[in-house]
Amino acid sequence: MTIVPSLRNSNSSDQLWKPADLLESERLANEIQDCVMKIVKKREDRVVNGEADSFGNDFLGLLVNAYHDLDDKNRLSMEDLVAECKTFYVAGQETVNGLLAWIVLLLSIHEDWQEKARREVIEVFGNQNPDSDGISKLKIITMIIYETLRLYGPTTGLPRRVARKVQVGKLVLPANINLLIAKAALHHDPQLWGDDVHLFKPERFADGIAKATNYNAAAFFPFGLGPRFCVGMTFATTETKIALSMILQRYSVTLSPAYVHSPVPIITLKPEHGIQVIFESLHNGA
Ligand code: HEM
Repeated sequence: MTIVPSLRNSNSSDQLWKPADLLESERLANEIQDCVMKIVKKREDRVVNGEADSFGNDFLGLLVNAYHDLDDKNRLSMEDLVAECKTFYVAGQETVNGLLAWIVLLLSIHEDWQEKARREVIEVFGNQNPDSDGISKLKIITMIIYETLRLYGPTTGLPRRVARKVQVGKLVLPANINLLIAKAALHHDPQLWGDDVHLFKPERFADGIAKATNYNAAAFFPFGLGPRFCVGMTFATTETKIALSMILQRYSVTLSPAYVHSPVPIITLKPEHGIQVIFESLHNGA
């Protein structure tokens, strides 16, 4: 069995000409790489030591399997394995984390929706942990997730490259230019959403996305459009529903006076000063 190789490519002479922030970013990149490789090695060791008979069939297991593929045409390099892990971690963690934070903020302000959501969660799950049957019944929670994705979607723009000259309506786009489709602008366009566009109104989505957007696919696409559409969409919404249900079962949330509203797009849409809310346990002694 191949033991995970080192991908590091450091050279002490780098320190003579590289600026400090570049050296620091390289150090961090190496640390992330080492961290992923340690996790991979742990998986490999379990098989080598006879504690497991396969690398597993979760996402990491599939990648480690591909890394050990006997056919070198199908084999994944360690560099690609690490890159896949980084992509899924960043694409999956930052986005869902941000979405949950914005939902908690909005529910702390709109206590009527918080109450409706909690009622639904208790009706569906009682005080039990969420299960997959119940997850598909969460209508109010789904509406809240969509409306939060519209107002504070984690990704604000969609980068695209124009491969060949194309006409879009009156606009002629030449080949080989880079475009940023301003998703947030469309999600906040009063012509598409009405004059109350800036208000949190989950009821817009009461009859689903198609009705809310008047059957216009370009009015709402928090997970992108086309063949590069987000592969993690179902996972992300399920994860959000589970986490939110568990929070609502246990806590009521109110906005802290310390909160200062300042969403800033730093890769994903982030609250510049954090989100200060007050959680109060719904169960005595919990
Ligand atoms: C609220 C959560 C999320 C949002 C809003 C979101 C949004 C997006 C968007 C807008 C894209 C680009 C799509 C395009 O170019 O058309 C994308 C791509 C991607 N997302 Fe997500 N995402 C979320 C969660 C996740 C999760 C949980 C995962 C993985 C577990 C994930 C994995 C990916 C990957 C791998 C891509 C690249 C797909 C490709 O280029 O083929 N995302 N996501």
